[in-house]
Formats: sequence, C-alpha cells, structure tokens
Amino acid sequence: MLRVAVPNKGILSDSAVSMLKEAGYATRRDSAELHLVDQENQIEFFYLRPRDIATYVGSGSLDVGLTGLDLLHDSQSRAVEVADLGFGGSTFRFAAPEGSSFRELSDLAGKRLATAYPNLISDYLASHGVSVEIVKLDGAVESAVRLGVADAVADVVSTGNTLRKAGLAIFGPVILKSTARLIAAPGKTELASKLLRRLQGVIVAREYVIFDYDCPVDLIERASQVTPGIESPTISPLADKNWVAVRALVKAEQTNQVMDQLYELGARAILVSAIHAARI
Ligand SMILES: Nc1ncnc2c1ncn2[C@@H]1O[C@H](COP(=O)(O)OP(=O)(O)OP(=O)(O)O)[C@@H](O)[C@H]1O
Ligand SMILES: O=P(O)(O)OC[C@H]1O[C@H](OP(=O)(O)OP(=O)(O)O)[C@H](O)[C@@H]1O
Ligand SMILES: [Mg+2]
Repeated sequence: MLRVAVPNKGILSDSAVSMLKEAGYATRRDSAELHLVDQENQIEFFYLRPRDIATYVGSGSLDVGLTGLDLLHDSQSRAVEVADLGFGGSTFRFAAPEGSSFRELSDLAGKRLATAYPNLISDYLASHGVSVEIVKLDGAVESAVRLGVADAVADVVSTGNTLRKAGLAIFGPVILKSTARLIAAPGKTELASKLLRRLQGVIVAREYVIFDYDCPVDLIERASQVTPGIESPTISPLADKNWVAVRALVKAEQTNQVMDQLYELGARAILVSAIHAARI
C-alpha cells in the first residue's frame, strides 16, 4: 500500500485535502484523525505537520508527500521533488523596518536575521557569500525586530499584510518562489506515478477549459495557432464542406481573450465548457 503524507494543519492542508478528494481518494472526516486507510485505492494517508512531511518522506518511512518547496528545502531531507501542484504559492523574502537602511543583500552582513527557515536561509546566504547571525524562531517572525531580538527577518510573504502591519518592508532579492509540491522518497518516484497522474488530472481540470467552435476550412491553420491545445486540436468535418468543427483545451484564464481572437478570425458558434475530470 502506498504511504502518503498530507498536511494536517495550516494553509496547505485544505487545498491538499480538496485536491486529493477531487482525485477520487478518501479524506478524513474530522481533523483529529491522523491516519486513514483508503482500501479501494490501496493508499494509506498520514496527516502530519507540513514542516515534518519532507523529513518522513526523505527518510523513506513514507513513500510520498505533499508539502511546500520552501519547507522541503529547509528540511534538508533527501526527499525528491516529483511535481508542482500549483497551490500554496508564496515568496520567501527579506524584510526590515520601514525607512531603515536595509536596501540590498550585503546590508545584512554581520546583522541579526530572524527566521523560521534557518537552513533555507543559511544555504542562500552562503551561496551569496553573506555572513549573518541567524535567530531561529518558530513563527510570527515579523515581531522579532520590534521585540529587539533581530535587525531584520526572512519569512514567507503572500499578500504582504503581516509585514505591513508589523511596520516592515521587503528589501533585497527574492529568496525563493514556493508552491506545494508532490515529493517522493529517494528511489521511490515510480511509486508516485499513479497518484501523480490523478493529481495532474485535477490540475488540468482546474486550469483548462474545452473550446468547441466552427471554423471555415481555409482558416484552420490560423485557428490552430490560436488554440494549439496540449498536443494538437481535434478537427472534425461538418455537413457543410466549407467548415470544420474544432475542439481544443485552453487555459481557463485566457478564455475571453481567445474567444475574441477566434471570433475576429471568423470562427463562429464558440462554446466553452468546464472539465469535470481529466487524465492527460
Ligand atoms: N499566506 C501564506 N502564509 C503562510 N504560508 C503560506 C502562505 N501561502 C503559502 N504558504 C506555504 O505554506 C507552507 C507553510 O505552511 P504553514 O504555515 O501551515 O506551516 P508552518 O508555518 O510551519 O505552521 P504553523 O503556521 O501552523 O506554525 C509553506 O510552504 C508556505 O510557503
Ligand atoms: O503576506 P501575508 O499574506 O500576510 O502572509 C504571510 C504570513 O503568513 C504566515 O504566517 P502563519 O499564519 O503561517 O503564521 P506563522 O508565522 O506563525 O507561521 C507567514 O509566516 C507570514 O507571517
Ligand atoms: Mg505558518
């Protein structure tokens, strides 16, 4: 049975669980449940702290897991990245009090830097040749400067609201762009392939829509450039020999732009539908 680590709390948990549910797997009924066996799919789910997932998977005690790229890096585990799951997007940034003299990376030299991701930060600073004193905290890192234990912080930023409220401003380069990843134990990526196919199906169903439209035969080439699909658009004959029917997947966010382009080109009867499930 495949043994899978799933975030039990935090911002990644809900998205991870709903993705697994959409992919047809059993999910827990109550948040106190830490272990669940999905007999039908021959999978065992272990609900663990997001920060610990890479450690379990890296040691091989669990086969695969869902966690953030930043947490994977910070764990220094041997787990390998299998796929980007597209949710839980964030950036990892440096910040210091608004109006302070911190402008660039080198301004951190010799200063105290608070973070809950000490390994991620040490590796980054070492590779950029900057030496700082790292103050390891567990969370709510934004308060560290105000409370006098650090001169600057390095933390997860999403909207930036938490930083702003703490009177901090971002400076320096983007340390890391992170999203949730499917990770596997070393040498076990093959074991993840069926789960991966299902999760990729969910990603495609969320990211793409189906375009169906009629197109004059002499415009097929140009229309195919507008809707190339993932591999290639399906083109079917119509009763009227001068027209064909075209079907292709299009990124959902481009829906209206692509409809405009097709209409202006001469396509008609343009219909767009959602994808319920997919296996690419
Ligand atoms: N707005 C956000 N705030 C915090 N983490 C986010 C955000 N968006 C995405 N993430 C990602 O979520 C993961 C961190 O999850 P979480 O905050 O649940 O863990 P944690 O900070 O270790 O736990 P906790 O906050 O419960 O102490 C990281 O991969 C991070 O990049
Ligand atoms: O840019 P924002 O949208 O404000 O989000 C980023 C904040 O959210 C996270 O905190 P979390 O709630 O996980 O608490 P923590 O700091 O204790 O981990 C993160 O550590 C930042 O503090
Ligand atoms: Mg957190």
